[in-house]
Amino acid sequence: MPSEPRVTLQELVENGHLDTVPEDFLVAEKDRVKLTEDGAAKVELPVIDMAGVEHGVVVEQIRRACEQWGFFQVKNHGVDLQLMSRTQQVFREFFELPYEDRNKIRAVAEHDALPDEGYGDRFGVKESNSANWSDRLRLYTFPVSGRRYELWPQHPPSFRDTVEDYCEEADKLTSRISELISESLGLEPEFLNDYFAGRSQQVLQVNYYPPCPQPDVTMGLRKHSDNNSITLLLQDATVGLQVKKDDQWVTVKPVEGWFVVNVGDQIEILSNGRYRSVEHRAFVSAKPRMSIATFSAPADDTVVGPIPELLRRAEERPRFRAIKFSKFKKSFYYAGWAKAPSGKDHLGHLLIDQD
Ligand SMILES: O=C(O)CCC(=O)C(=O)O
Ligand SMILES: [Fe+2]
Repeated sequence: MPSEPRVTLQELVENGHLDTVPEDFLVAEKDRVKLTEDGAAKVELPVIDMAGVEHGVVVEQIRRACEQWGFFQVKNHGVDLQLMSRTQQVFREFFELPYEDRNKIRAVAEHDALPDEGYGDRFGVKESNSANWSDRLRLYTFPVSGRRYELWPQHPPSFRDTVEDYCEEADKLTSRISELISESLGLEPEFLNDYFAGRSQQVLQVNYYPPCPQPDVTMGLRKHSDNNSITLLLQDATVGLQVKKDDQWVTVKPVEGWFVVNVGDQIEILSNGRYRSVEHRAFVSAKPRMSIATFSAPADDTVVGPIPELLRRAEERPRFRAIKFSKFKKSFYYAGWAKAPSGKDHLGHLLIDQD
């Protein structure tokens, strides 16, 4: 029998009258956020205008952003702005529901696996390990046949239609971005979409960061790279996202109506390390924050390795061993994330000695 889950962090914050951050949530001194006096050194990531008239220029901008940042923002991306704000609204309403209602779709451990879908706070992290200052709602949204609607909130009533539309649009945009990334690597536009054989999965993850009494001793989401291929992130107006650039943490300035895009570990492997999945993290503040991620990933049985055509052209040897995505995920969660989400050790296991 699975044990009764603990209350989520939001519940603890709303009913616990916390003046300090409980021990579970403390992070080591070296991993704490150091904000400058004005709150944060905010930078603008490279901005890609998806409606840019010069296709070649857009492709070149994508190449530069992927090589130099692993992250960029997109504007004029074709996703309806009202749909984006309606989506933010239905998730806000979900997190405003009474705890009993949220808890109806609580993520529970099934068999010997860690909780992976539904509402909860320690996905992929064993109970005994230190926690992030956040709760989340996580749903498998593509393929449609994999949707577990019993884990989708019933309230607000418009939740399902809104989220289905949003996921569809996010998937289309991801597909367009995959085409641009393919081209930026000198491949046919359809290359990456074909590699994933039209069977990509999409996981929707809404991160809710409750207000924090001591933001400088904890972390909303510890540093990590994303284990999938391409992530779209829709954040609200509160700062929190930090990206590692030239060994420094830089804070991303949120811009309404834009998406943040980043390449994950699968693109790093496929491109033989030319595009890197960059570490990022989220800090918290006295204000609540919400971010909505859609992770696009290969189907579980897809074997991902450096693309032979790229190796041939660059006369390179493969830097990574090919691996089935399901196996990669397991090592991501069990070898790295579950112990203490940190950096990119999970990718290091696949490196091939170059001498
Ligand atoms: O909340 C954020 O800005 C970051 C979210 C994130 O990195 C993730 O969900 O993987
Ligand atoms: Fe992430």
